[in-house]
Amino acid sequence: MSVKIGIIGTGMIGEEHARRITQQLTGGEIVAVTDVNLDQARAVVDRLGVEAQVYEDGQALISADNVDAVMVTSWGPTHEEYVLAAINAGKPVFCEKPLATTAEGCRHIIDAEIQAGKRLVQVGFMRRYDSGYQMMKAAIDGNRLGEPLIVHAAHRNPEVPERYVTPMAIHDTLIHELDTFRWLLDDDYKSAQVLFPRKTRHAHSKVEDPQIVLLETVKGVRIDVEVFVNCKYGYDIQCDVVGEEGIARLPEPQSLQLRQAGQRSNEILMDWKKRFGEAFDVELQAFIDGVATGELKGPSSWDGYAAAIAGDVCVKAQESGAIEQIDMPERPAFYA
Ligand SMILES: NC(=O)C1=CN([C@@H]2O[C@H](COP(=O)(O)OP(=O)(O)OC[C@H]3O[C@@H](n4cnc5c(N)ncnc54)[C@H](O)[C@@H]3O)[C@@H](O)[C@H]2O)C=CC1
Ligand SMILES: O=C1[C@@H](O)[C@H](O)[C@@H](O)[C@H](O)[C@H]1O
Repeated sequence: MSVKIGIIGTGMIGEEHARRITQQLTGGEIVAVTDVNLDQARAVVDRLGVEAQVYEDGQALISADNVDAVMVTSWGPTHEEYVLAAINAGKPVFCEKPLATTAEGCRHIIDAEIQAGKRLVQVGFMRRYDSGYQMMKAAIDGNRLGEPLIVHAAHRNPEVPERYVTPMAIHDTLIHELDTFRWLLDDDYKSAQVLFPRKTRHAHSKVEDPQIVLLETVKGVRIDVEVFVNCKYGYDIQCDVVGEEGIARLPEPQSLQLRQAGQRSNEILMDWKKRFGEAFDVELQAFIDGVATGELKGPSSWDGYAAAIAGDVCVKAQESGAIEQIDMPERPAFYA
């Protein structure tokens, strides 16, 4: 029997995820959708050719009898309300990043999930399912580098819209690295600082771009991340972990090398959809399988909360220019 899924938010990633579940993955079907723009929700149902009911709003979709599990792919500030409603209805929920836009919002979700007594939330940190990052993790865990000492990373987007403002470099973009490095290094953060180099002329007035985020972990690993969201040339994710006895470099996405007209070249991808396409497949299949077996295993609410705590401090560091301390509360046994 397939897992009957309702999607809240049928924008760019909501439609992508719905298409995946319908055309590529197994064990799940889209039976319900909603969006503040109901015409868009209807158009997505038509484009996918699914028999899904269009609900008036997210709350109606969550409480519908035909919905076994919920996917929240609406705008970040709406996530907390819908995830809480799904938990209260006892339904498993996949929530795109961020889990909530503040650490306080994530804490409400943690409290509700613990109260429910069962893991019901998977957060959309898809990099954990990327084969390149998984190879890096296996090398680190297998002690092939010795102890990790330094991480150099870059998160580059070709461009961002006018609504993208300076703190979004943290909450919307760096949030992926904030989760990835905790997982990769099995560590937590101790401090953060944000530096602003010379601003690119391609950034609009409300976003400082690029930014350099410097993090220190509890074990003493130093991390530098360049966040550059109007880099123009491509969607480019870089990561080197420097250990005592070696370095692990995130593999480049596979691409054909062309020798032509006196040039040797490789394509650089332009968006996250292609760069992490396979990771999204594995991530959502894991959610469907987790719902079917009653055991969700992916990134938890605690991971969403931990990334949000570090994110809030990074935003403070953007404003102060100082090195700001990150205090991570003790992880409850529930999330061990
Ligand atoms: N994991 C990843 O790499 C990515 C994650 N995302 C995340 O996915 C979420 C959605 O992003 P996009 O699809 O790019 O945005 P989008 O703007 O294309 O789509 C969001 C949709 O949510 C709808 N919506 C807004 N408020 C709503 C509400 N209260 N109830 C129902 N629908 C509502 C909007 O009308 C819109 O159709 C964001 O949280 C974003 O951070 C987005 C892109 C990549
Ligand atoms: O999640 C994503 C977007 O929302 C965000 O805006 C981009 O900066 C990220 O690269 C992408 O993965």
